[in-house]
Amino acid sequence: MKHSLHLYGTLGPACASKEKIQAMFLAGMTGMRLNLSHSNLDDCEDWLQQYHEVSERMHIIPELLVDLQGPELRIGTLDTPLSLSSGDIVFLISEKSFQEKKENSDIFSRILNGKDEFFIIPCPEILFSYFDEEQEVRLNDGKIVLKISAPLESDIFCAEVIKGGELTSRKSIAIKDLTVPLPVLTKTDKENLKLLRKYHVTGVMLPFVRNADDLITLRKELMADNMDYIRIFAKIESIEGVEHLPSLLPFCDEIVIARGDLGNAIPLPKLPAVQKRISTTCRHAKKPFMVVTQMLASMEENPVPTRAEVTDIFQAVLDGASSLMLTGETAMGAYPEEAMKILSQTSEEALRFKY
Ligand SMILES: Nc1ncnc2c1ncn2[C@@H]1O[C@H](COP(=O)(O)OP(=O)(O)O)[C@@H](O)[C@H]1O
Ligand SMILES: C=C(OP(=O)(O)O)C(=O)O
Repeated sequence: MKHSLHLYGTLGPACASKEKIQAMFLAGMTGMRLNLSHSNLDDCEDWLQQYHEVSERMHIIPELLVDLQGPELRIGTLDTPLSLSSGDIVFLISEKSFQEKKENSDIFSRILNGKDEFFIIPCPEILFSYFDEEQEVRLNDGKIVLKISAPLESDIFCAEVIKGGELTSRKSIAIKDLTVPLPVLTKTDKENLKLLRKYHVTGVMLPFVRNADDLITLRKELMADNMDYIRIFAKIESIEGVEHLPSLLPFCDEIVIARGDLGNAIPLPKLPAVQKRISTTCRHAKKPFMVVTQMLASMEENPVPTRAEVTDIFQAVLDGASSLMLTGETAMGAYPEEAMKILSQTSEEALRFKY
C-alpha cells in the first residue's frame, strides 16, 4: 500500500520564480497555497502563470490552495516596516481616518510629554468599538504585544509596546481573550472566489472557522458558481473552532491545524495537547488533516533546521497528518528550496518508520 503526503509551500516574494518553484517541486512539493490576506488573485497573475507553466513542463498536476481573509483581523498597509521595542509608544488609528490623522501631530503631542518618537499603526475600524485601557493587543500571531494605555479620540488609541519586533503590513491583530463578531467572507473574498476557475484553484482554506454554518456559507458560494469540485479546508485557529470540531467534519474536506493563530488563542504550553486532540478526532473520523505553521521557522534565516523542528514534522506524520504546509519559510524566507527538501525528506523518513 502506498502512503503519500501532500506537501505545500506558500507562494510569496521569496519563491516566486520559475527556478525556485521547479526546485521545490523536485524537492517533493505537491502544491502551493496563496495567502489572499496579502494579495488578490489577480495581483498574482504572473506568479500563478509561472506556477502552472512549471508544473505543466514537469508533467505535474499541481494543487493550488487559496487562503481566504475570512473572519480574521489584520492591520493595514504600512509605508515602511516598523522596528518596535519595549516601552515605545504606538498610536492605533482607524484605517478609515489614517491618511488624514497621521499628519496631524497636535493630536499625538497631547500624550507624548515631550517624547518625539512614536509609531502609527492603521487598524480595522471595527476594533475601535472594542479597544479599552489595559487591554493586551497581539500583532503578527503574538510575536509583538502592545498594552492599550489611553483612548485619544474615538478612532485613535495610544498603546505601549510590551514585546517588540519588526512589524510589516497586513499582519494579524487580535485583542487577548476577546472575539470580535465578523462575517464569514469579506467583500474581497467574494471577489476572489469568482476567479478560482480562471486560476485553476483546487482548494479553498477558510480561516477562523467557528461553526458548521461558516463552512455551509462557503460551500453555497462555491456551488452558486458550479465550483463544488473545489475542496474546502477548515482552518482551526480559535477555541470556538476546537470546541465545534466534531460538527465541522461533515462540511469540509480537510481540517487544518493552524498553529499560528491557535497558539494565540491558548497558552502555548497547551498547544501540543490541543494539536494531538484534533489529530485524534480527525483520525477516528477518517477526516484528512493538515499541520501547519512554524514547522521549519528557523529556516527562514538558516539553511539548517533545529532538531526540534524535524522532530515536530516527524511527529505530525506519525499522528496521521495527510498534509503538511510551510508558510513564511517559503513565502519570505531565505531558503525556500532547502526548507521544502527538509520537509519532504523528514516526512519520508516518518512514513518509512511508520509503515
Ligand atoms: N502573496 C503575498 N504577497 C506578499 N507577501 C506575502 C504573500 N504571502 C505571504 N507573504 C509574506 O510572507 C509572510 C508569511 O506568510 P503567511 O504565513 O502566509 O502570512 P501570515 O503569517 O501573515 O498569515 C507574510 O506575513 C508576508 O510578509
Ligand atoms: C496558517 C495560519 O494562518 P495565517 O497564515 O493566516 O496566520 C496559522 O494561523 O497557523
